[in-house]
Amino acid sequence: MALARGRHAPIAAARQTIVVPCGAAVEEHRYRGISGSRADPVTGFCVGAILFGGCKQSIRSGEALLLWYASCPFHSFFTVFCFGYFITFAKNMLKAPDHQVAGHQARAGQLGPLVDDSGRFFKPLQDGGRGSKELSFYRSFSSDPRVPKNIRRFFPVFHGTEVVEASDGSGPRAHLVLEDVVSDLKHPSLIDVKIGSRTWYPHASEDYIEKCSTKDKQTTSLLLGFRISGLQVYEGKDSGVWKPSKKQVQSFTSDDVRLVLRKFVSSNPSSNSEPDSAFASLVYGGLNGILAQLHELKAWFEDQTVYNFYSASVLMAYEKDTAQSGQLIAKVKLVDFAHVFEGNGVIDHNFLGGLCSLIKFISEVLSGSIAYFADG
Ligand SMILES: Nc1ncnc2c1ncn2[C@@H]1O[C@H](COP(=O)(O)OP(=O)(O)OP(=O)(O)O)[C@@H](O)[C@H]1O
Ligand SMILES: O=P(O)(O)O[C@@H]1[C@H](O)[C@H](O)[C@@H](OP(=O)(O)O)[C@H](OP(=O)(O)O)[C@H]1O
Repeated sequence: MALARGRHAPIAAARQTIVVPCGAAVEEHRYRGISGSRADPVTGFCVGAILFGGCKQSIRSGEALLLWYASCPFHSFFTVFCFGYFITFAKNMLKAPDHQVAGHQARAGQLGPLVDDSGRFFKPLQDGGRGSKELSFYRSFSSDPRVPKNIRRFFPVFHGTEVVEASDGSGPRAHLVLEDVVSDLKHPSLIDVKIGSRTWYPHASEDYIEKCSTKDKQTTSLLLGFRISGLQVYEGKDSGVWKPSKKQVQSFTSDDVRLVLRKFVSSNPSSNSEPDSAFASLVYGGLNGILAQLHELKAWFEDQTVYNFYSASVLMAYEKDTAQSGQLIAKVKLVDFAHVFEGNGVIDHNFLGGLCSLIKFISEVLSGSIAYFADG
């Protein structure tokens, strides 16, 4: 099965089809070279050889050569070509994301997502069938006419798959190529909220259900219908980012969740004093704010019976630096679709319930902040 022929086929120059293991499935994916560059290796070799030759010459002939080089229009063209080539090369280098708040991470030799500089997020196809399920979801969702246009913007754009070097050093591995939803934000404040009071899916193994339901009980999932999986809040140039550890996040109680949703929109998140909710109305409120977007999603979930989303997350992000202009960018995206199932005509009550609960909590932060500012 040719997996890289999605609707949004990438613009790769060098294409090669190889067969690599991706979890349980063995399928064909487009290959990106070890360096992570999309550039053609033959062109790379030629450019390298010419540059090498040029260097040797210049050592011998010094300034005279430089003069000769600069005076020829072909050489100017060639210099611009090389410059463009290396810019493209740099843009295609893959690295661990600067702004990831939950999930598996490409750190310390582990398997995790990578990003490039052109706004793409490479998520490795995970083992145990998770990767192939997530890929099936993206492929089906991308071309499903039952999904309304306005709802598509809540999902990362899917650009197909590519085989790149895995971050854990295990060699070439198929990755989903997704839109990097925070690449347009310079200093993103970001929160990942796993939706649903139950994170296990129908027909899962007993061990899996046990593992998930223990976590659901130990966190706020069962009680509130959602749990915070991770977050970071940009505080400012000097103080940087406030990012509670995974251990702290896992121990959040309902009261902590209330507090953290306020800290998320405050200018003093790391302080022990009351969060000031300074950005609450800009981020949560307004026509394009997070609450309005969550309501739009909710309206779809009240209706749609196409998919059931287990263990998926709502990612909420905003850019504090844009607050002064009054044009604050705040966005809501859904991510993590390793456990999405066909809805078969049934409303996704588990997801819908969690979403309603999250909306209620955020509405309270917003009305609290309005009351706070009105009082004084
Ligand atoms: N398309 C994207 N663009 C930018 N960042 C993303 C994107 N998708 C995910 N992330 C970041 O990666 C984190 C983890 O994402 P995701 O839940 O998909 O990974 P995972 O490894 O499957 O997680 P888990 O361990 O919970 O199964 C998110 O919290 C977010 O910070
Ligand atoms: O749903 P899957 O595919 O089984 O993936 C697991 C799921 O996302 C859990 O929520 C997560 O635990 P946390 O929410 O506690 O991060 C766990 O991380 P783990 O491997 O670190 O336990 C993941 O493996």
